[in-house]
Amino acid sequence: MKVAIGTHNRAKVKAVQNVVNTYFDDIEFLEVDVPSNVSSQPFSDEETRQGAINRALNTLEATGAELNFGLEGGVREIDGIMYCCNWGALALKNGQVLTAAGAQFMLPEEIAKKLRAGKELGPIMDEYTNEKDTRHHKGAIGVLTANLVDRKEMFEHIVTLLIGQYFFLKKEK
Ligand SMILES: O=P(O)(O)OP(=O)(O)OP(=O)(O)OC[C@H]1O[C@@H](n2cnc3c(O)ncnc32)[C@H](O)[C@@H]1O
Ligand SMILES: [Mg+2]
Repeated sequence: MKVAIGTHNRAKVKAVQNVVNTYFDDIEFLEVDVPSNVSSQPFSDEETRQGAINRALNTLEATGAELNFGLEGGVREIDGIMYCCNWGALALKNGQVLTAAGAQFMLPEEIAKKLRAGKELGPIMDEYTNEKDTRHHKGAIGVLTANLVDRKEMFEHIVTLLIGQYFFLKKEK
C-alpha cells in the first residue's frame, strides 16, 4: 500500500512512518513537497486546519496514494496569550478527508511579540535556542516543555488519531 506525506520536515515524516509502520505491513512511503495554500505561518486554528487539509489533498493529487497525510503547525491567540496549535488531515483515495488536532501549548510573550511582528516560529525558535533547524527535531514544543514532548511525538499522536478514525470509518461501512 502506498502512503504519502506532503512535506520533507523530518519530525512530520518520522511521525507518519512510525505510526503507519505500527498498524500496517508492506508500506511504500512517498514524501512530496506540496503547498499548504495558507500563510507560511498560520495564525488561527481555522487556518492551520485548512493548511493540513490542503496539504493532504495536494499530496493525494501528486501521488494517488491510498493514505495521504498533511500536517500543519500554527499559532493562535486567546486572552492575549499565544499558543502553538497543530492539525493533521488524512485524504483517502476517494477524496474523503479526516481531520484531527493535536497539542496546544503556551508561547512566551517575547516569542509572541516576534510572531505578531510577522516572523515565523521556526526561525524564532532557532534564534531563541541558538540552534539550527529545531523545527525538524525537538520543535518549539520540545524547547518549551523541557524536552518532555518533542515535535515528532506530538505529531505521532495526531497521526494515531487520524488512523484510528480511518479504522472506525472502515468498520462502519
Ligand atoms: O516543511 P514544512 O512541512 O512546512 O514544516 P514546518 O516546520 O515549516 O512546519 P509548518 O509549516 O507546519 O509550521 C508553520 C510555522 O510554524 C513553525 N513551527 C510550527 N511548530 C513548530 C515547532 O514545534 N517548532 C518550531 N517551529 C514550529 C514552522 O517552522 C513554520 O515556521
Ligand atoms: Mg512550513
